[in-house]
Amino acid sequence: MTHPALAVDGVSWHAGTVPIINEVTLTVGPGEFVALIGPNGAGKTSLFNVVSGLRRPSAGRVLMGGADVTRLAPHKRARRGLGRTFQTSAVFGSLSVAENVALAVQAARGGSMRPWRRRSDRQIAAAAREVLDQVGLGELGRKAAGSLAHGQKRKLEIALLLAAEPRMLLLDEPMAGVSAEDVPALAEVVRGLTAGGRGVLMVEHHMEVVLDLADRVAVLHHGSLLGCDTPDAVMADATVQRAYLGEAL
Ligand SMILES: Nc1ncnc2c1ncn2[C@@H]1O[C@H](COP(=O)(O)OP(=O)(O)OP(=O)(O)O)[C@@H](O)[C@H]1O
Repeated sequence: MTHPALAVDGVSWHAGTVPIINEVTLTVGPGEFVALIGPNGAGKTSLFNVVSGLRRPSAGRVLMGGADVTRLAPHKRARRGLGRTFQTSAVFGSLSVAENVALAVQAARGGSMRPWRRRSDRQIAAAAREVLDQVGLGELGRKAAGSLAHGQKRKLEIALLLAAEPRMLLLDEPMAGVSAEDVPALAEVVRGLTAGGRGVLMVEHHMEVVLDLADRVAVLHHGSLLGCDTPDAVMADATVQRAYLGEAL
């Protein structure tokens, strides 16, 4: 039996006594692209925090590949293949694009205390090149990361994530702040992230991108999941339209 890349099983989270996430159940299959949408304050970031381990749920479980990770710290979930982007950038501006990715590769794999798991500089550079090609930055390896345009910087952030070879990715508004003309190219990179069976869960306000990329769309409203279905079915759902799409489109 193939387990979902990610399963959120009856998860609730309270901030103090205030309920923020209410019994959310959601799966992302291997190679599946699920978008998580909902109005501001619906609880999307809070749910990401529970999934990535920054918050401990008050009820429910989080599973990766069938294994219960609910009690694991964020870095242990990362080691098991969970990657997450944040809205703030983690790029070293004064280093080159390739150096940034090489550092990420080294941190993920080369930094092991066990010598037989260490990688040579050449292997690290090759892995970094491969990742840069995947995100379409293959030609820009020597450029200072700080001089990249916003859309390119977003690609670099994705490259930094891919350096750790994640099995499951949480993307937090990958299109935020990207100019309209750069959106299609970045969307293509994001679309490619499910290659090799990787699961993707993406929060994104850009509805065109959501409807274009997602296999399924999960709708969160006041901390509860209104539904999770194909983009067409979600767009046609009257409750969803009243709760969210009517306001947003
Ligand atoms: N640590 C906290 N303590 C108290 N309230 C919190 C805490 N974290 C989040 N909240 C509240 O929980 C609700 C959901 O917030 P969250 O940031 O998860 O929503 P969101 O869907 O990501 O919103 P946005 O689209 O604006 O980023 C908000 O009302 C927020 O004020």
